[in-house]
Amino acid sequence: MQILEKAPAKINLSLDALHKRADGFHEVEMVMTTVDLADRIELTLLSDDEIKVESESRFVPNDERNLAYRAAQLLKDRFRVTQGVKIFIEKNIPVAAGLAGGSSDAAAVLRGVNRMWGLGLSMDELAELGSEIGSDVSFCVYGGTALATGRGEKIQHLPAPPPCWVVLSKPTLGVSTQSVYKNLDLSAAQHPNTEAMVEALKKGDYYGICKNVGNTLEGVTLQMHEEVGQIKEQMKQAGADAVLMSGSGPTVFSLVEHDARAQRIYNSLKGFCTEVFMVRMLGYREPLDK
Ligand SMILES: C[C@](O)(CO)[C@H](O)COP(=O)(O)OP(=O)(O)OC[C@H]1O[C@@H](n2ccc(N)nc2=O)[C@H](O)[C@@H]1O
Ligand SMILES: Nc1ncnc2c1ncn2[C@@H]1O[C@H](COP(=O)(O)OP(=O)(O)OP(=O)(O)O)[C@@H](O)[C@H]1O
Repeated sequence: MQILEKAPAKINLSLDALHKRADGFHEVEMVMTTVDLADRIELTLLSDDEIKVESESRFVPNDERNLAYRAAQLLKDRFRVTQGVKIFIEKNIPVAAGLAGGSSDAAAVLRGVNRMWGLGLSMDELAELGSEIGSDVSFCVYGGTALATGRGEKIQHLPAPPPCWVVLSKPTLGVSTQSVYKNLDLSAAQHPNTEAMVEALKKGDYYGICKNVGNTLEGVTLQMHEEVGQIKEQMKQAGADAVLMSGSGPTVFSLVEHDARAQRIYNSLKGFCTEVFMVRMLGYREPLDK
C-alpha cells in the first residue's frame, strides 16, 4: 500500500512575538498561509515494525532527528501500532529557511499514516498531536490560511488571500529558529498590527494585506545576515507590492499582483541567489492528500 501526500511551504504574512513564557517559548500571533512550493511525501506500508526515512536531499537527516520520522513514531507509540512505514521525502522546499519544510513533512506524515494505519483521527486531533513535534506542525496539518497563537499551535482558520504571485528567495545560509528567538530583544522590537492583517484577509483586501505585512523576528536576522537586507532591497526596487522575511528567515518573499512584475523580480534575484521560486498563493484549504 502506498500513499502520496503534498507538504506545502508556509509564509508568515505577519509574525508578532508578544512575550517570553515560563516554558522558554514566546507567546506569538502569526498569520500564516501556504504557497505552491511543496515537498512530496511517499509513504509505503511495511509489515515489519520499523520506520525508515529516505531522501535524495543531503540536507535532511534520515533517522529520528527527521521531523517526519518523529511524526510516525509519535502515532506508533501513542496508538500501539505494530505495522511500519517507509517515508520517502522529495525535498523541494529549502531547508532551515523559515518556510516550515520539516514541519510540513511531519504534518503530511501524520495525515498519511493516519489513513495508512486506519487510526481514524480527525484533523483537529492530528493538529493537537502535531504540536508535540514543533510549533508550526499544527498549522501545517491543515494548511490554508490561519491565525496561529499560543506558541503557534492554536489555530483559527481565515479566508485565503486574494490570488497573487509570491516570489521567494533564500540566501545560501541556514538560520536556527532557536538562536533568532534567543537574540530577540522585545523592548526594541517592531510589532506588526495583527488585527489589521486579519481584517484585510476577511475583506479580501489585497493592498490592506500588503500594507500590514510585518515580522518581529526580521530585525534579529537582518542584524545577523546582511544578505537578507540586500534581497529585501532588490525586491523593493524591482517593484514588489510587499516584501518580508518569512518566519525566522532567511527566506524573503514578495507579494506581486502583476505577472510581468513578478517575473522581473524573479529574474533580478536569479543571478544573485541560487534558491529563487515564483509560485502562487495556495491559501485555501485544498485536500492535501494526493
Ligand atoms: C519562526 C516560526 O517558524 C514561525 O512560523 C515558528 O515560530 C517556529 O516554529 P518551529 O520551527 O516549529 O519551532 P520549534 O521547533 O517549536 O521551536 C524551536 C525553538 O524556537 C523557539 N521558539 C519557537 C516558537 C515559539 N513560539 N517561541 C520560541 O521561543 C524556542 O527556543 C524553541 O526551542
Ligand atoms: N523533514 C525535514 N526537512 C527539513 N529539515 C528537517 C527535516 N527534519 C528535520 N530537519 C532539520 O530541521 C532543521 C530545520 O529545518 P526546516 O527546513 O524545517 O526549517 P525552517 O523552514 O526554518 O522551519 P520553521 O519555519 O518551522 O522554523 C534543519 O536543520 C534540519 O536538519
